[in-house]
Amino acid sequence: MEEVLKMYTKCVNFAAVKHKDQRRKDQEQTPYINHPIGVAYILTAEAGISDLPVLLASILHDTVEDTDTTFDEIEQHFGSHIRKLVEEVTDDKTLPKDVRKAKQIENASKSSHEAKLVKLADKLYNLRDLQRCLPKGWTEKRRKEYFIWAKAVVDNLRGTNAILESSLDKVFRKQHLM
Ligand SMILES: Nc1nc2c(ncn2[C@@H]2O[C@H](COP(=O)(O)OP(=O)(O)O)[C@@H](OP(=O)(O)OP(=O)(O)O)[C@H]2O)c(=O)[nH]1
Repeated sequence: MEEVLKMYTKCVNFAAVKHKDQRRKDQEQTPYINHPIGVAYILTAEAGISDLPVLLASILHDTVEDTDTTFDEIEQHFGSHIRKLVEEVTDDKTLPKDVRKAKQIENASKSSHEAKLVKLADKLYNLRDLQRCLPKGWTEKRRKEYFIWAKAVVDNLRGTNAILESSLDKVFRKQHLM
């Protein structure tokens, strides 16, 4: 137990340092680290997940995509399994946005069970955030398109976790997408 807590705390600290200068796109400019911590909290508090690799991957899921963190660095600190999970949940930001978004839909069903859990919780957090407020610079049209796209990703992740999927469905029903 002590080792698990040590590793989880090391991971939260690592992500907090990496995301330290980043803010969310909401009006309050919430610190970015609230997002990965919130994704991990959805997994533990709502979905009852206590699997350490899943929780570490959820905390680290945006470090490579959005900061200077490398996959080698992730492996050095957290091992090859966590590296693989973070690879699975990382978009290639060098690709054009439409290709990147299409790849998420396409790759969802091919992901490991652990990566699927992170992807579902990540979408749930972002969609709830989108219901709460419109990110800076976004139009209503962009918000609507994001909901439609996210549903396409989630539809390819189904059969992974009933609690997360039912919470996501609640969001989609509110948006009249179901
Ligand atoms: N709802 C919401 N999202 C915010 C906010 N601040 C930052 N984001 C991030 O914006 C991304 C969605 O915006 P997009 O325009 O679709 O994507 P992009 O940033 O990758 O180009 C999500 O990241 P992502 O890693 O691209 O996730 P995903 O969309 O690929 O699942 C989300 O985490 C906020 O205040 N509200």
